Amino acid sequence: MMSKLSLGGKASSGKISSWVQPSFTDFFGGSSLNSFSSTKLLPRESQSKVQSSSSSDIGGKKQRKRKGEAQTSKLDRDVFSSRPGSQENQDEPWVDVHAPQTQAELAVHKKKVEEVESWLKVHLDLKSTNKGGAVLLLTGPSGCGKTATVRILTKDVCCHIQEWSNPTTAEYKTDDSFRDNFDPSSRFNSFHSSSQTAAFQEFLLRANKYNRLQMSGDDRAQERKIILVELFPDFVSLKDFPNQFYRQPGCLHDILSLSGDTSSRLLFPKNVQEELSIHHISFNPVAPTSMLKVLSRIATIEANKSAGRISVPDKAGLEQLCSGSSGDIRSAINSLQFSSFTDFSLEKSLWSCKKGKSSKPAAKSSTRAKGRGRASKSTDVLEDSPSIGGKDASLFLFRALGKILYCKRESYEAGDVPKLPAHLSEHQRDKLLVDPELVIERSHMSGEFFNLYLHQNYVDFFSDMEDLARASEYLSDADFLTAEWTSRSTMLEYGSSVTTRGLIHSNTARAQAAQQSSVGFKPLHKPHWLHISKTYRENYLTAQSLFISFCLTPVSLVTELVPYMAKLSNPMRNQALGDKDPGLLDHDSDPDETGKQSTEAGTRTTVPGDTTSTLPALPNSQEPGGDLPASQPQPTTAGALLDDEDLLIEEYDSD
Ligand SMILES: Nc1ncnc2c1ncn2[C@@H]1O[C@H](COP(=O)(O)OP(=O)(O)OP(=O)(O)O)[C@@H](O)[C@H]1O
Repeated sequence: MMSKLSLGGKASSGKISSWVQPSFTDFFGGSSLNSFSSTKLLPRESQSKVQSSSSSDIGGKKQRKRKGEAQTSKLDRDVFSSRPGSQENQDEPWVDVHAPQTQAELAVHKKKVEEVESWLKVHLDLKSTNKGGAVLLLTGPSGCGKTATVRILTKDVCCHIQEWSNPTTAEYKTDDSFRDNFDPSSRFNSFHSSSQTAAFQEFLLRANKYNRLQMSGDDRAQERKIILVELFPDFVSLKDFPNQFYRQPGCLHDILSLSGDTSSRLLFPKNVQEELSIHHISFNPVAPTSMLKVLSRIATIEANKSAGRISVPDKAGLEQLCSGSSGDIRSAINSLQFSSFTDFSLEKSLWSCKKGKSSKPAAKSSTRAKGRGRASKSTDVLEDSPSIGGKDASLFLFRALGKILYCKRESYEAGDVPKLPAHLSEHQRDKLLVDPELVIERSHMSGEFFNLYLHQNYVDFFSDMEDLARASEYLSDADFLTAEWTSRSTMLEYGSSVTTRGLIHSNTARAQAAQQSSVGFKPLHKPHWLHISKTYRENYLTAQSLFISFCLTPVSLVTELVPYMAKLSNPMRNQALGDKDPGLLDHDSDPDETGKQSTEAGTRTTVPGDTTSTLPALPNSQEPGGDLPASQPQPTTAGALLDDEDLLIEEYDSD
């Protein structure tokens, strides 16, 4: 996310600084009325229309942002608001109840807090001649405490916060601006974006121009305010920021400049940052140790408070929550709360029952039984992470590959061993601890693309030639399954099952748990095919643009015409290339399809060696514009790519 803090020049402020609706307002049926912690000013349109949007988000922050019905009786609540943590708010989201109150409580690195603090000190200095317009850009993943830090720090200096919350697109459907802005000829529904832009602009202008209404008890002595603009929490929640600005960042820059404010990489390119003197502080995900501390504290408090009504997770459970939350403290606290309620615990156990169908429970017991090794720990996390609120259980690519290539097994318990007929005894294997299909699913890449990685790396994991030959047969079978475009979409999953299970089964050296010696560290490599395919595509496109009038098929173009031209005009040079066989490029493929790595990947074999120069360089006499930059292997680019290609992996097998 990026948060933009803008310092308004003048403002009112006051003790009544607790208007922000807590998380889960809708989820908990509005029982969270008394934990407002700061003022949030929405643009007028969104104030009246956000209601419809608020029920869709269960995640903490969004609820807090979309005020919904809470907006209507904000004042009443504010007057009666009490400090979060009181007896009544049992159903309050813990993320609000246990919001940090002091700097020391923040689970954010001290240095970052200090950095923000010193920026604020300079720019909130009432005596300073710099009267407003200063912008602090806070970036970092969602839930790493950016907003919490700002709130704590500004609380100390009694500063008034006005927060932008992006109205949802649906709100504009009834907006008057529909008629004004709708352009039937536009593909981009300009009426949405224009309204968003207008709303944001209006918010900034209002926030800059007008003071907050004075409430009884307000302290007029405070003259500073902060405009907090939550930009994109992450790419999943782009809706938090007017989409229009992604299409036309210049539009945002104009508005920010106009409104006296100033303005990250996409929305705030370096030059804009420099021009508008934006100070940028980048936050890291919350460190596991800090996270664990916070979770333990909350778990202890809540366990005491509930007097046995809820069961908070033990230390191992908390650790798991930490690792499952990827440094997002909001998500971790929410997960803690959900998992502490018995209903959810029940559900969790049901989940594990469901999972029991796969081989995973075996994996769990085995990894746990094996002790506290790093790899076994991470395997644990992997197996358990889909628990409540857990973040994406996706596997890092190298880990997913490791799971297939190291193919861990466990011995059957006596009496449980499946008996194969005598003639099939060579296929007898111990129980597999991985579920190949699940691994592919969690790798979040297409099966074919995953196959491609396996194809590039499997050889190192085999010690027997016959095994290797069998494995390569399985790879070919998988290719064959997906060769027909008419059935490809149906056969893709079967193809990747054949590859993964084929590789695992072929590796007889790893057939029995007892024989599974450590393979040791093996670096994994990116498929060379990617590089070849890229070069081929580039070469083809260039050749096509040069010889478009020949009306040749792509294959003829790059394997016949271009080499022929090269031979014709520069025999000397061509001799040097003589032993490079253009046939190394995949003749049978349609170059248009080679671009679609995910669909074609599995049908390729790794091309050995450097074939980047398989397309002979065209002599200068053949080039209308001089060199053929795109068609030639670029040493620097190739170098960069190759540098990148060595994926160093941590040792997966820690035995
Ligand atoms: N010790 C703590 N440190 C930081 N935040 C905490 C702590 N304990 C609880 N919290 C809560 O965790 C949440 C952190 O979310 P916050 O809004 O600060 O993150 P953010 O980085 O601004 O995220 P986003 O990018 O989604 O806006 C807050 O609701 C905060 O109250």
